[in-house]
Amino acid sequence: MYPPKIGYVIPDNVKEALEFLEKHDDAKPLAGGHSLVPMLKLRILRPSYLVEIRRLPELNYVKVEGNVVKIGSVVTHYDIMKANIPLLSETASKIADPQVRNMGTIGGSISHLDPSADYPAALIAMDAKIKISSTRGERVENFSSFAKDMFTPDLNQGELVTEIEVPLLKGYKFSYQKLERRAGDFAIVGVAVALKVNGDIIEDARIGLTAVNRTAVRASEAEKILLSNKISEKLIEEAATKAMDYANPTSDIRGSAEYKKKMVKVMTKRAILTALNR
Ligand SMILES: Cc1cc2nc3c(=O)[nH]c(=O)nc-3n(C[C@H](O)[C@H](O)[C@H](O)COP(=O)(O)OP(=O)(O)OC[C@H]3O[C@@H](n4cnc5c(N)ncnc54)[C@H](O)[C@@H]3O)c2cc1C
Repeated sequence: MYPPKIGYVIPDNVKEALEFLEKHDDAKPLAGGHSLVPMLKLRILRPSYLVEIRRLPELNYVKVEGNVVKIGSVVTHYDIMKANIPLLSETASKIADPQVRNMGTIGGSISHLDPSADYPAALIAMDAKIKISSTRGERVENFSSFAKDMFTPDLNQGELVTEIEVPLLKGYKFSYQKLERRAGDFAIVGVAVALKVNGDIIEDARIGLTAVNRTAVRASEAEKILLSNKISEKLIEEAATKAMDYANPTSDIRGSAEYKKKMVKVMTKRAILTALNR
């Protein structure tokens, strides 16, 4: 099906984009279009205007400031993959295929908030901060509160995600493990892990899960099992088993709920071992 007729606006800068979005409550920002265009074609959404933000240079940057990395919201999955950002670059490399990675943006992905998207596992594990701008100013939210529910970001009409900030987590070991049916598919289970290790003791552990709940979750009790403990096969097995408690998947074309839950254990174990071996 073709999308309905829509007005197309190309603002010169973020200020112009925000002013247009504020004035027109039936306008939607267009980034890479890889989630929005299919929804238009299916007529799930029928905005009167699309406001193209993808080519705004103000939103296209990756910069390190002190202990954090700041990422403009229209940075593509491909550019994130190339930017050597802890955990996020590896995650971006596992999103879909080269076509999607060349067009899709991190801001578009988290504003769409598909429950099976890849970034949320890493963003929740890293306690990412999301900067949201409107004509009224800026606010910053933790990713965990920004991701209110599936397909439901904490965004009002007239607001744009403008920046994603993640800590560098110097000295940590990282891994993102994704289980997919075929290369390029959305995740059946995605597990992001960041570990700080001193000798054979785990000093900090962060585990984020995606695709197994309405939104990404931190497997905090699994993290606690690892904390201040000596690395052993038994310890990793225990933590991975605990991570299953945070999975509440639904059965679908990608597998039964029972299978997905079991795979959380397998993928968590794999993510921890991969990180430790790096
Ligand atoms: C074939 C295919 C396979 C895919 N596989 C995967 C996969 O394996 N893993 C994965 O994670 N994703 C996957 N995706 C989704 C892909 O990552 C999309 O790029 C992403 O979900 C949306 O980003 P976008 O830049 O294309 O956003 P758009 O489609 O342009 O926008 C999506 C939504 O967000 C809004 N929006 C966009 N930018 C902003 C902003 N800065 N502020 C506020 N609102 C904004 C739009 O109005 C729209 O509602 C796949 C997509 C396709 C088509």
